[in-house]
Amino acid sequence: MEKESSNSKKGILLVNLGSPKSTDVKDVKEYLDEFLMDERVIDYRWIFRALLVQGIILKTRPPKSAEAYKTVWTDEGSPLIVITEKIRKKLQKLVDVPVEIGMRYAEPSIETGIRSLVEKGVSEIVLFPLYPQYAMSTTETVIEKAEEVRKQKFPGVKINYIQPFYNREIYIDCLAESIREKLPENFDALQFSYHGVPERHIFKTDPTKTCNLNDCCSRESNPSHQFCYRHQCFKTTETVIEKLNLPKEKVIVSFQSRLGKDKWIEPYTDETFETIPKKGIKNLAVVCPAFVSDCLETLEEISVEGKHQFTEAGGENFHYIPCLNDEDRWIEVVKTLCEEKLNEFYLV
Ligand SMILES: C=CC1=C(C)c2cc3[nH]c(cc4nc(cc5[nH]c(cc1n2)c(C)c5CCC(=O)O)C(CCC(=O)O)=C4C)c(C)c3C=C
Ligand SMILES: [Fe+2]
Ligand SMILES: [Fe+2]
Repeated sequence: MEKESSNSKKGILLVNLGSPKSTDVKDVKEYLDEFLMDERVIDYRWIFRALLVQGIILKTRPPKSAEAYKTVWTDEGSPLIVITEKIRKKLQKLVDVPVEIGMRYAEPSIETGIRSLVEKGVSEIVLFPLYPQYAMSTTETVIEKAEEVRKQKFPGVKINYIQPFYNREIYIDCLAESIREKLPENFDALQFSYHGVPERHIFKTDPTKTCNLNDCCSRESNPSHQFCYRHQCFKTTETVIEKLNLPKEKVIVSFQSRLGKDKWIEPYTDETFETIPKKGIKNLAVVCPAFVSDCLETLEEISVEGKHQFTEAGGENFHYIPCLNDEDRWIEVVKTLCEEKLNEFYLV
């Protein structure tokens, strides 16, 4: 058994969220349809999800989203995909197994990524969901999709999944160093803006039913932490600011990009940008550690829209700190996390 496993060819699949094919309204609509019809993103019963997504959201949102995408699109394509591909290329230079990328939505899909690996003779895949914190709408849906594809199309392939890494020291060191280098000399506060999720998602994925979205998420230990996105965001912040030696009073945590009328975890980033200048915070630095690569939600919603909201409310200097993207220190972390999982195949 051991011999058979170690003789099999291994490969790595880096998985990110995905972007529309182009900024054409029809491509943005197709992408949003696939994304928002995912039952782990909008978790209503199919009929209600379809009524909301196809009956309401897709009737109004695609042209607005397409305009937003146009402001960040590059000659090479969507920043999220271009950056994920850059990560792949750099990682490929450091490891001796094939590396491919796959997106949860649109192309290149997870199926395309697995197929490319299989065509190179790979039968044991380390799949890396590029999300530091666990969420039903990210890590969980990636694993579900990959398992569905594997069972239906590639039953002979084994997949080993990299777990959320918000609490791994190598990642925290890397993030802290990256932030340290990019922090402006003078700032009144550093804001950690994480992508939000509906509160209901956190209750739903808590197998212990012990998280009540209060102080429990900030406790050192609570049975719910393994699946609590809010806790994992707090923990990321706490450990990074410890490394940076920043006092808690200079730090703000908030959650961005809410959609629809449900209650999402708070405080909301956009509301914070509008209120903090009145509290004397005029020079703000912002980092978005739920994203490892810059994308629409950081380049447009934070760097452009957020800056506008903050300055309109009386803020003076708004400094966006880019994601880890393809920084060499981050590629080293990706390599280490992948190698740990590659090695597990030898232990089977
Ligand atoms: C931590 C990562 C993410 C979580 C959690 C997440 C949850 C989530 N998102 C939506 C709705 C939208 N998100 C959109 C864009 C988007 N979301 C993430 C990451 C997470 N989403 C990324 C990286 C991006 C950018 C993609 C890109 O191409 O750059 C969008 C589309 C853009 C728009 O129309 O504004 C929507 C819609 C929900 C509902 C949700 C949790 C339930
Ligand atoms: Fe999102
Ligand atoms: Fe919690």
